[in-house]
Amino acid sequence: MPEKEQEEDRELELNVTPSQYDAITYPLDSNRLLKIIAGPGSGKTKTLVNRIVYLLNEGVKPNEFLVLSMTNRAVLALKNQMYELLGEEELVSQINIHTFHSFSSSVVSSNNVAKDCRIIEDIGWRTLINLSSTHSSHNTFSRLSRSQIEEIVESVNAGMTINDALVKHPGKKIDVETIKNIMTWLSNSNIITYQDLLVDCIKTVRKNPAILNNIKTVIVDEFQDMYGKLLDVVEIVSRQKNLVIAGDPNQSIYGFLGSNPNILDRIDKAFLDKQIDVIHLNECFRSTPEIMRVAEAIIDADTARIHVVKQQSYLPILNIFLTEEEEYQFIIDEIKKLVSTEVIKPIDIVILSHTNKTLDKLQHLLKTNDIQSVKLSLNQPWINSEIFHLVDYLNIIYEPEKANHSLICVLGLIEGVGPITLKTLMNKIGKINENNSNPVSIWEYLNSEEFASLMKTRTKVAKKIMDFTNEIMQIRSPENYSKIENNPDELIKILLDLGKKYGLKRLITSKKIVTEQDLVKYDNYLNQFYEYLWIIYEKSFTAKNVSQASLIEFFLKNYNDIPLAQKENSINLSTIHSAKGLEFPIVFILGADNRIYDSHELQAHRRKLYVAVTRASQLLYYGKVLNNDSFHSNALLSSNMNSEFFVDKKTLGKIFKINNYNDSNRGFNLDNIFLKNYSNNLRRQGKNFLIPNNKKFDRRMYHHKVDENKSGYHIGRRWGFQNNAFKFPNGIKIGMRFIKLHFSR
Ligand SMILES: Nc1ncnc2c1ncn2[C@@H]1O[C@H](COP(=O)(O)OP(=O)(O)OP(=O)(O)O)[C@@H](O)[C@H]1O
Repeated sequence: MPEKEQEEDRELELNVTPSQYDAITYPLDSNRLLKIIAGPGSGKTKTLVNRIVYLLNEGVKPNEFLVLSMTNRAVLALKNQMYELLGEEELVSQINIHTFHSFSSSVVSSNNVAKDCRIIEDIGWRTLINLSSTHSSHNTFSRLSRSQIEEIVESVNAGMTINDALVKHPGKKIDVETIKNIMTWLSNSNIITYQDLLVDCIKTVRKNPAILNNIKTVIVDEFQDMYGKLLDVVEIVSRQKNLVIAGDPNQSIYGFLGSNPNILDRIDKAFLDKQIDVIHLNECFRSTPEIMRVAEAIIDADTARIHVVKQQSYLPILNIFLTEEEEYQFIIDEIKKLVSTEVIKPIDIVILSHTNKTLDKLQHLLKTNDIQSVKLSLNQPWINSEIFHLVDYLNIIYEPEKANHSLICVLGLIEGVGPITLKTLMNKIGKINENNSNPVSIWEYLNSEEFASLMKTRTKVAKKIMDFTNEIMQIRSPENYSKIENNPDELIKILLDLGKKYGLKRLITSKKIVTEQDLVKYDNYLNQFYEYLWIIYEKSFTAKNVSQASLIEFFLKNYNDIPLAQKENSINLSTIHSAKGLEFPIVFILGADNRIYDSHELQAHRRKLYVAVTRASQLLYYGKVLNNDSFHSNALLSSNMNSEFFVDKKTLGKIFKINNYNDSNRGFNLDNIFLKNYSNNLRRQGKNFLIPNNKKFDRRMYHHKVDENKSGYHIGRRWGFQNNAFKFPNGIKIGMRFIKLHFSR
């Protein structure tokens, strides 16, 4: 067969387009860089996955790949698609597919045993900021925000003097001493910031490039979101290695972190030593032509036209509402209508919003209407809540001597232990450690004679702290530890018990106002935490490649790495940022965004809307909410519409079916033809991590089943997917029940 025909044959076999084929088979030379510039839904992820599979077939070994992506979700999507193609879990697990975060952690920790690279979490910052206010000699100083302190710390770590770093925040009365204390505190606690982790990773590879000797090719997904340091990481790890990057400048939405759609120019400058080739993927396999017309109107007409593969369907709907409540009610009614068709499943639907706050409001309302929902976020949502203190307890149980930061965070929850006690503690330990090459940990100090005598006068507080340390010691006794270390049920019982006795309960329930909505939120967080313990348990004990790590150890290493799974019977809620890279048959975009954007912000705003719109494969609802002042709002609305879309009003009417606030019929008319096409077009697997129900997978499907009558939990399949009903074991009441029942007894 002539060569050309053979190639065509392989394209057909792989079911890819000619440009996808070129990208998949791009030469592996170490001096070459391929930029895949891919429109939304053009199969960028599919192409990268197929390239890996192709190269594996060509003899490249699994550990010779380094695949980097921005988010856990993207990493999981790549792994899932690879698993679909290869059907070999063990093989997939040998390929280095990482977020920048997890890659940097592994580089730094495997090359610097002294450094335990735990990244400071939201809740840790909050503790630190509370403490920092008591360090300050100024009584009236206005607090710096988390991101401001983070920025100062990072600037100082990067070599700036504290004074220079503070100049940027003239309104804030924060002194050099306080920043020094925070920095000492961070370093004594072995806690670093994300930026510092990246810097450490760059330094480690620069010093010892041999650690990446086995890597032949580096693949980077979603390059448009790379900002400053991330590009530096890519540059250093891909020296003298084949590099393939894929992304879409129009989908650059992390401007606030420093990413920028002109990243392509920066990439060209960063890799002058490589031969650079570009492949454009311009076919869209995801959205209908009508949805793509809206997308193109948002992003500007002169971007490369995308060829849409799908058949014509419905015009997206632009609904104008008077109030947010009215929009919520419409969405609830419409969801009920969609789901009642039985062809459309709740999991097919996503509601996208600009802010988390609107989603929380809506989620509460959905619940009162008996509609189940899952809020998709980049990380497990409990990580940024008070529930994260359960991880602090776990850290202390696991290795109290290394858990300085966690200890301070949870000691501060105990009644009577205020910032002054903690500050005294930190200062005392700081003094002891001043010239000590073998520093004393907080745990050691808490168990020392000196601490006992220090606390003599403060008997009540001392007793509470000592009760806590004694309890931890008991939990750590070999007999007790062996009962919990590999048992999610026992573990959660212990953690909740600690929370109840030592302040977490008080923290959650004694807020000035605890609304029903708050309780639902904590209910969800706790459920997710527990569910996650089980998922990790499944992975740590079933995945063959995992060493003998205990559940506790494995959980502490991995709690950041698996995003929340979607569920068959729940509709999805997400901020636009978190929905990046996902696709859904039906998308609602919430309209409550009456901000006026300046011209620079407007471009970023448009890119964000472009990402939102292009998540939809079949139906798109675009909302706009007027506020009470209707004269003003009408003006605002039209200025908003004009700035969001370049088109004039007449063209707007051509790309949308526009419903005014007083129109009664605002939804889609779901006739039989539509429903038939809908079913034919459905692609629920792949990106959204649903494992298709086919024979290849049955073999691998794994269900953990405990006696249903007793406890009734099932755990779903690997790679973070979970679909089955989920209940807590007997004896544990969780969530609202957790707060009202477990905590109140
Ligand atoms: N050659 C092809 N033939 C048929 N379907 C394809 C082809 N390539 C990709 N697809 C499908 O198109 C959809 C989008 O693909 P993919 O998720 O890889 O796109 P993407 O470029 O990563 O999207 P985004 O940038 O918006 O995240 C998927 O459902 C995928 O299976």
